Amino acid sequence: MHEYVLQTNQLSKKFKSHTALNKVSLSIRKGSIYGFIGQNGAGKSTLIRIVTGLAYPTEGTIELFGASEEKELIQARKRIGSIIESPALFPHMTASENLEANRLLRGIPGKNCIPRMLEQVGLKEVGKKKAKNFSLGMKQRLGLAIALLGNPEFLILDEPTNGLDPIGVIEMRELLKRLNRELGITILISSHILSELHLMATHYGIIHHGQLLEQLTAKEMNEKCQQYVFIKVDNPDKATAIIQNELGTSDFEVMQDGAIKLYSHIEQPSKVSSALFSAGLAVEKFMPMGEDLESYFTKRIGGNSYV
Ligand SMILES: Nc1ncnc2c1ncn2[C@@H]1O[C@H](COP(=O)(O)OP(=O)(O)OP(=O)(O)O)[C@@H](O)[C@H]1O
Repeated sequence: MHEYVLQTNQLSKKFKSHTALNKVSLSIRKGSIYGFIGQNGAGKSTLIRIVTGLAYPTEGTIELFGASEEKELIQARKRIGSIIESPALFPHMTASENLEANRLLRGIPGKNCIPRMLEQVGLKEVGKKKAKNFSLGMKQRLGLAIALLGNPEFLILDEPTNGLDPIGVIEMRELLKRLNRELGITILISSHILSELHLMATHYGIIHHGQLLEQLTAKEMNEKCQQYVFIKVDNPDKATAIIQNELGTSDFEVMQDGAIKLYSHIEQPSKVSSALFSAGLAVEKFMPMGEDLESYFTKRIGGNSYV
């Protein structure tokens, strides 16, 4: 049994002079939910298209369920279900008809799987409603049901929450978590918004300008989201002098508006506040905070904005 569902080895893709993927080596462990995060144009779709056989790499190899030869890869890809870009639906057909049409097109045996697929994605009740009248969230869930035809062991979803409202994002998250938990399906899900992957991903891969910057577990990600004390005072220069001289630390950052993020003394905030009060500073704000995932991502890719 292979520990990894997918491993890419030094995978590169060039479009003329443009390098969309640059020596990407990522590993997706069996049973994980791998959040593949990167800005628009970072190379997520390119990697997904190579894995699903829609594009060829310029260099490097992939290993899918242990298979790496082209012939074996064709077989291995049958164990994948995917949504790439928006799901292709027949608008004038109902959810069941859409599923049946896709089942026939893909030559998957057994019509009786359709009600189970609809139930799995919470569309059992929509009955005769045509797909064109579905909300975006329902369309995405129907796309997911189509991807689940043939009982895949590995689901690959390219930005499945794109355009969904916050409720739709939560519904999709819960659904994917359930598929992972109950059916043991390994999931690769890409997004340009890290918070959409948070509370779902067990592992993360951060891609930027075609390069995989980092792979980390959810636990490591949480640890990296640094804790700090947020301080706003009337005289930031005086405050930083006190922090350095009296608290003996330079582990802080001064923001443009003069607010201070103190990364030490997290466990002793009262020591900090009394030093500031004793120096006669007017403290406007003083609170322990944790860096959120989004700002970690922004910092990691070395920018100010992640969109
Ligand atoms: N067929 C192509 N021809 C030329 N350039 C391409 C092609 N496909 C992708 N690219 C370029 O490769 C880079 C990576 O694109 P890709 O679609 O993989 O990014 P992405 O991370 O999926 O972003 P998005 O979320 O916008 O789809 C981009 O600069 C894109 O313009």
